[in-house]
Amino acid sequence: MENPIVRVEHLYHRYTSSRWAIEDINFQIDDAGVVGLLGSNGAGKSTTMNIICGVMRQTAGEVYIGGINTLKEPVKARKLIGFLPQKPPLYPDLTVDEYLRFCAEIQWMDKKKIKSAIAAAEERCGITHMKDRLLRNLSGGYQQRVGLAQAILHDPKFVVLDEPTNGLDPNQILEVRQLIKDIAVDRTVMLSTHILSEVQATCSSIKMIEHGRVVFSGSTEDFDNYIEPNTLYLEFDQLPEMDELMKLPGIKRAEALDNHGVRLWYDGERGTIKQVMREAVSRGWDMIELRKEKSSMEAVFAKLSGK
Ligand SMILES: Nc1ncnc2c1ncn2[C@@H]1O[C@H](COP(=O)(O)OP(=O)(O)OP(=O)(O)O)[C@@H](O)[C@H]1O
Repeated sequence: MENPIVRVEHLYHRYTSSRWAIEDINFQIDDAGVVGLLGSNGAGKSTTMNIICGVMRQTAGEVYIGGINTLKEPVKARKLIGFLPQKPPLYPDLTVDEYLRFCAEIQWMDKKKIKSAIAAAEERCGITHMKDRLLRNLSGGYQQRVGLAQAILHDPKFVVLDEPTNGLDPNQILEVRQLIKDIAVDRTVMLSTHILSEVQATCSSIKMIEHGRVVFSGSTEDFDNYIEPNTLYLEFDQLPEMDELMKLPGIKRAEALDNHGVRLWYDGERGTIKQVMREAVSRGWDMIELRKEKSSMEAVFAKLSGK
């Protein structure tokens, strides 16, 4: 069987204090696409990413990139990884071209391939027309594009982006998100964020870390469905009396949303939903819709992070 793109085994890290910053992190990624590393501030996202990318050495545990152990064969492993750290080291007095050439050289790229690799990365990131500009004269959005270009310069199979839209304005955020999705068509991108809308807009799967431990690993859809919803949405041609709805067994609260729609808080039992339908028929209510509402991502995040 082919090696997974990333395998993290029993990863621990402790800075100077006795507290673990991350504790027994385990996961594996096999597919292309965008994986979101989600967690509150201080949860351990940057620590995990820095170790995976070989920027920091773990206290214990192993990381394998394409089957290569990052401690035993760091140079070989690094060639498979592209990394955009939270604060990318951009040199303001270099042009885009000069900077990317510098990055190619420190990534041990084959000298003969550098020129075409820079042109390809610039094209992919939409910065070809900026190639002779000094980095200091670029907007935040374009600087981030340059950061992404250096991360994909050597055509790595795995790209790690630490809070890639941090500090950008709303338009730049949309552009950078689209670029990340484009990049992830033929490789795996892992991005860290504590912004839920970012995950929803960009990621196909999620790993959530809280207090240094993985508390969720699954698809974005599984994350959405993690909490069994406790509200129903009902629509009527003509609303029944709220009192009547409130008195139904298993219903805890009722709220009219407009002239036709009602939200009911229920006890989570399937029997309660069936009973609501039976009552609607027997009492002659003109119900035209009944559905379970999804829990919000915020609710799932709050539950998983214990907040
Ligand atoms: N250089 C450091 N020295 C000591 N403790 C650190 C250091 N860097 C991080 N920590 C601690 O390690 C824990 C995990 O931090 P980390 O930066 O990995 O979290 P994060 O999820 O990336 O947070 P953020 O979203 O704020 O960047 C936190 O308790 C943090 O205070």
